This record gives sequence, structure tokens and C-alpha cells, in this order.
Amino acid sequence: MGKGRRMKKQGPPAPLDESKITILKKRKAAEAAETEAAPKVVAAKKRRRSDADEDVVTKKDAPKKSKVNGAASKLTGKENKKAVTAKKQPVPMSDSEDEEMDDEFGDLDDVSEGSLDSQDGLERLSDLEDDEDDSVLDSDEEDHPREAMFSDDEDLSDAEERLTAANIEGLSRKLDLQRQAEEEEAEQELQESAMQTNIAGDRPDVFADETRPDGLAPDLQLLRQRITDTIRILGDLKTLGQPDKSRVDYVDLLLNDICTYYGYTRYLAEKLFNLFTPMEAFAFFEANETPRPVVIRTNTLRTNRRSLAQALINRGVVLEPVGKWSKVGLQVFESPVPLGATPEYLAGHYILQAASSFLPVMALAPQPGERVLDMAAAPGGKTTYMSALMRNTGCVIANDASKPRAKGLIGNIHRLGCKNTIVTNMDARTAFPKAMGGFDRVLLDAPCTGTGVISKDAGVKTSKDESDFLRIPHMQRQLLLAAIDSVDHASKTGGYVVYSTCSVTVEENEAVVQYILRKRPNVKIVDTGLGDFGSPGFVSYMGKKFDAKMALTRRYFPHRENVDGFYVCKLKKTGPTPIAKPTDDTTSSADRHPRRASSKASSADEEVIDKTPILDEDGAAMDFEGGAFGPFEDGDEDAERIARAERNRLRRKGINPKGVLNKPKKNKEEASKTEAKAESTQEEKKEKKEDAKPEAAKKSSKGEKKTVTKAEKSEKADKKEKKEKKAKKASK
Ligand SMILES: C[S@@+](CC[C@H](N)C(=O)[O-])C[C@H]1O[C@@H](n2cnc3c(N)ncnc32)[C@H](O)[C@@H]1O
Repeated sequence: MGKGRRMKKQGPPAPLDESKITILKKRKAAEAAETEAAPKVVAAKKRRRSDADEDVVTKKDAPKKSKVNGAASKLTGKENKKAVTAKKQPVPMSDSEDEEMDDEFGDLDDVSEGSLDSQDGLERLSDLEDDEDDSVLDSDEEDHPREAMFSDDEDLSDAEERLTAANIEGLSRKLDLQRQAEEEEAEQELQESAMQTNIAGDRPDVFADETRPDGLAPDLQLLRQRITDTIRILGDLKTLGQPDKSRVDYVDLLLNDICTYYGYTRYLAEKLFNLFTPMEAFAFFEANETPRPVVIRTNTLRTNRRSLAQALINRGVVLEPVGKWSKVGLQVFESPVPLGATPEYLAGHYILQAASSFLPVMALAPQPGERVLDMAAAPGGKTTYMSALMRNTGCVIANDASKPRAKGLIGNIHRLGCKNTIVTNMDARTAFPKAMGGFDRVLLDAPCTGTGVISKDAGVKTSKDESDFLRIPHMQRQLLLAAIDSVDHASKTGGYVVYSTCSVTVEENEAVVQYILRKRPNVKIVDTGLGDFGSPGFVSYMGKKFDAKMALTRRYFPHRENVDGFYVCKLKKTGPTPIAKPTDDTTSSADRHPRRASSKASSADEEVIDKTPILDEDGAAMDFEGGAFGPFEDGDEDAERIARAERNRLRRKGINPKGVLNKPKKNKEEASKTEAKAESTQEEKKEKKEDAKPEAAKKSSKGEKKTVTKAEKSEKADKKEKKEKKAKKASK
């Protein structure tokens, strides 16, 4: 990040506010009216965005056009961007989180009152001051080179004053430039809204295609104008729509324009569009065109936020605390030095981490001394945060299926000084809880399609197709089942799983959680503890209903919170996952003895349904089958997927799916009984066989057997070669 790249304030933006732009428009209109009467807009004035003379779109046209298109202009992305930068709103934190944070960091008593508290525009600095009250402290002095930055006798209040003074200049410069940028944007907005649209009376005719004046490439500015016009029409179809056109026609036109303008495939554009109202969808697509703020997370194993801020300010970095919701995040507005190469970075005092990435870890809230699993950990932003929250105690198993990515993970763990972490490189779907289980908490930051981070990876716009939205949610379901089965429901301190993705689609979020609730009624959704920041998860979507508690899960959007799109769900395991018979003692202790249980669980893991009633807060048994929400997977798309998965599952077990699936329900029930019986007989046989083996033979693994066979083979080959040589010699 250089001086030229200034970022907008992190955190929840003010709601879309037209007043600012309207004032500017009015001012402009008044100016123009004074100089000359507004002439009619002529089609010849349509210009491409890329035209060199674009920025000289005649200001005299503005008053008239801004009047015509006033409503449409309120939808433009520029304004949305402004809304994003609008006034800072403090994000309320839940009491529990405050407590957690207090516990986590303790209090810093010897910090003086800040000297800057009333200056307008420097409110952010007081955040930094507030921060001192509960500043990051670490008991491990060895890992705390704060002394390196401040001499022992240095007064903290002096240090703070210097910190503040150094930051004032940068911040005020930043604010000036921000204001200037906003005014420029407003100006551009004005010019944009002055563009010609095809108006037929009060009903704009957006279907007359004038977006390709040369008949070839589309004029982007006209296209954008048509997008905003279509959205305006969709907002009041009765009054503004053409009599012979339906809502479907307008939505179809809008989607095509969005695809052309922003470069999405029709499939993905439609999927994302369906999450919002047309107006909000436009804001979302717009937000995906601009980068999110640069945020760094203080590594509290090595320093605290104030010391880090001071060190970076000394290097000319302009920054401020990320918001009330985090005590370790710093938003960087401007940096004359590369943030990934400062001495502080190399010494592991911070990690570059998107603000939304803090949230799943905050929701998981790992405690010192616990055993925690990070199932898909690379490159380690969340692992290292967990390690810091646990103050390098207990144990974090950081797993990732990708070897090259696991190397990056190891690098970060070393750089940030995490000493309670073990890295594993396994496919978490099959490895857990087989290899290890009984964790106090598990984080599953699942691999996803990345629809929440399109501003970082525009490739998502065209690379994700239908097959990805079948394959990836399937994998997410498998991973989440494994995560749940790896948690110890009887953990004294935990028993929690946090599921997160950087995707905004329902298939990867609520639908996955809904599936899990059906398969594992021994878990329930609990509050993330992240307060009001973000929006609640969907409780229904396109006619399908989800668990009412889905509202406790949180969604974050680039256009609403100015963070990467993210989803966070916290689950509490309320009981064990029985493997075969729910009443069986051995199997019901699977959670505490995952190794023992895993052999029995095998591939049946996905199929086990614990029918033990789960009680809600009022002690009433919850109806998971048909009450508050319908079976999401029985919908069109999911039905096929489930049928396919079911056929494959039966085939794996050696059962002909045709014989079972095409039969009436009664037969199916019988078949599943036979299946269960066959399964348990097989398991029993296996166990008996295992028991009958002598101890030494039991130890010998399959791999060892293979090696012996290979050795035997090579011995035979040697003998054969010798024989052949002898035979050759003899013949000579
Ligand atoms: C969203 S990224 C994780 C980011 C990480 N939690 C962080 O904060 O830095 C998803 C990760 O899942 C890993 N992954 C994909 N499939 C996996 C599997 N079956 N088991 C374990 N990890 C997997 C990918 O290699 C990728 O690193």
C-alpha cells in the first residue's frame, strides 16, 4: 500500500443516504441555472466511459438530467460507496464478549487519560485511547518485547501523547483527502446522472437498446444508467413499467446488463442477485468492484496494539483501531512502506488479516488450556489468533489438506511465535475424529466458492459454475459432520463448533447447517456472541424454511459492513453422536473415545441419525422433521444430489440401489433394517476376527504387510535373475 491508496473506514456504514448527493446536485443545478438555461439533452452526448473527453460531460446538461434521473441516481454505486464511507457507527458488543475480552487481556491501570477527546474528526484517536483501558497484556515477558520499543522508565502517558501527536497529522491529512475524494465522486455522480436515457413519457423504455451506439461493444455508462433505471422501475412496476412487459422481463434485462457490466456469468449473477432486493443487489455488485480496507491484527503473543500502532506510526503509517468490536485490529489507511516487510512484520508483531476473518475466532472464543482443532487452517490467520487468545497454552491442532498451503501455515506459526500449535496435513473429512477427537472446540473455516471475496479474486465471477455449487457444499457438509463428531460434548469448558465460510450463498451456509441439524440432532445453533454486527442468517429462502435459530448465525456483506462477505455459525454439541444403537454404552461414548468409535463409525458417519429428543430452552422436545422448518434437502436441487449420494452409498456397501430405492416405503424400511443388520454383523465379525488375532499380528499393519510382499517379490526376482545368469553362463 502506498500513499496514493487510501482506504475507507472499516465497519458498518450508515444506511444509503441520498441527502448528501441531493445537496450537491441542487447546488450544481442552481449554479448552472444562473449561467444559462438548461438545453435539451441530445443523444449525441452519449459517451463511453473510456472516452478521453468523458470527464467534460457538459455541466449545463446536469440540472435537467439530474431531475429526470434523480431517482435512478440514488442507486448508483458511487453513492453507495459514499454511504460506506459515511459516519462511523460504533458497533455494540455483547456483554459476554466484553467480559471475554476483559478476561483475555486484563486491564492496563497506569495509562493516563487521553489528551485529545473533543476534537472533531479525531474521534478515532479516542478509540485508541479507549483501547488502552483494556490494552493487550501478556503474562509471558519473554514473548513481550514491548521494552524494546519503550525504555523501562518510559512513562506510558508520554508514549501515548507521542503516539497521538504523530497520528494527528496523518489522520487530518487523511480526512482532508477523503473529503476531497468524496466531492470528486459526487461530481462524477452528477455527470453520470446527466447521461441520456430513453424516456417515453413517465415510463422509461429500457428495452429500446441504445447501449450499443456503434452496434458493437456496449457503452458502459449507458449500460449503468439502464441498470439503475431498471432497478427504479422494478421498485414501482405499476407506475413505471411498460404495459406489455412483466417483472420477469425487467429482471431478465437487469441480469443481462449486470453480467455485461460487471463481467459475471449469468448463473452466478442470478444466484447472488436472488439474495437481495434489486437495489441492494446493485450495491453488492458495486462493492465487489472496490477493495476492502487493509487491516492488520496485532499478535498479542509478541506485543500489544498500542505499541504496535506507535511503531508503525513512527514509520509513517496512517492507521486507527478497526472498530469497537475488535481490540487487536488496526485499519491501515496509508503506508509509505510495504506492510509485509516492516521489521515489526518480520518480528511477528502483526499479521495482515481481513477484518471479517477475526469473527469466526471471536465466536469460537477458545480458552487457555483447551484442546482446539482448526480443521482447514492454512495459511493460519485464524490458527494464530486462536493461539494468541489461548496465550500459547493448551493445544491447537492446525490441519490443512494442502501440503503447499500447510507450509505457509507453518511459516506464520513460527513468525508469530505460536508454541502451542501442531500442524497436520490430512483430509479432515476422513481424518477426524479417526486420528484425533475429543476436542473442546473445533473451527471449520471451510473451503468455499469465495463469493464473499470477489473484490480480491474477480476470477470467481466466471469460474464458479453449477457443479461447484454441488461439489463444494457437499464437501462442506462432510467436513462439518467430521467437525461435530470431533468435539467432546462433555467438555467442561467448551463443546463448540464454529462453521464459517467466505461465501455469501445459501447453499454453502444456511443449507449446510440445516443439513447438519437434520443429521446430527445432538447439536444446536447458539448465539455467536458477535453482537449486532452483521445481519442474521436466513430463516427462509426462496420458499424453503430453515430452523428458526438460523437467525442466530451471522452474515457479513461488503456493501453493508465494508468487510469481506462472510458467514459465521456457532454450534453447541449437546450430546454424543451414537454410532449404531443410541442406547449402546460403548458406542455412545464415541466422543470421548474417538479412536475406538472411529472404526465403527467408518463411512456410516454421515448416515447416523440420533433420535434422542433434543430439548429446547423451554424443555420441550424440538420437532426437526416437519415442524418449524421443512426438509430443505427435499427441494428440487437437493433431492437429486441426495438421491445420487444415496445410490453411491448403497453401492459402496455392496447393495444394489435399484433394488432398494425403487421399492415402496415399506420395503425401503425393511431394506434399511437389513442394511443396518448387515452392517452391525460385519462390524461384529471384524471385531471378533481382530480379537482372535495374536497380539503381534494385531500390531502388524496393512502397510507392513505390503512391504513384506514387496520384499518377497524382489527376492523372487533376484533368484530368477541369478538363475538366468547361470543358465547363460552354462550355455556359453
Ligand atoms: C478458507 S481456507 C482456510 C483459511 C484459514 N482458516 C485461515 O484463516 O487462514 C480453506 C482451507 O481448506 C483447505 N481444505 C480444503 N479441503 C480440505 C479438506 N478436505 N480437509 C482439510 N482442509 C481442506 C484448503 O487447503 C484451504 O487452505
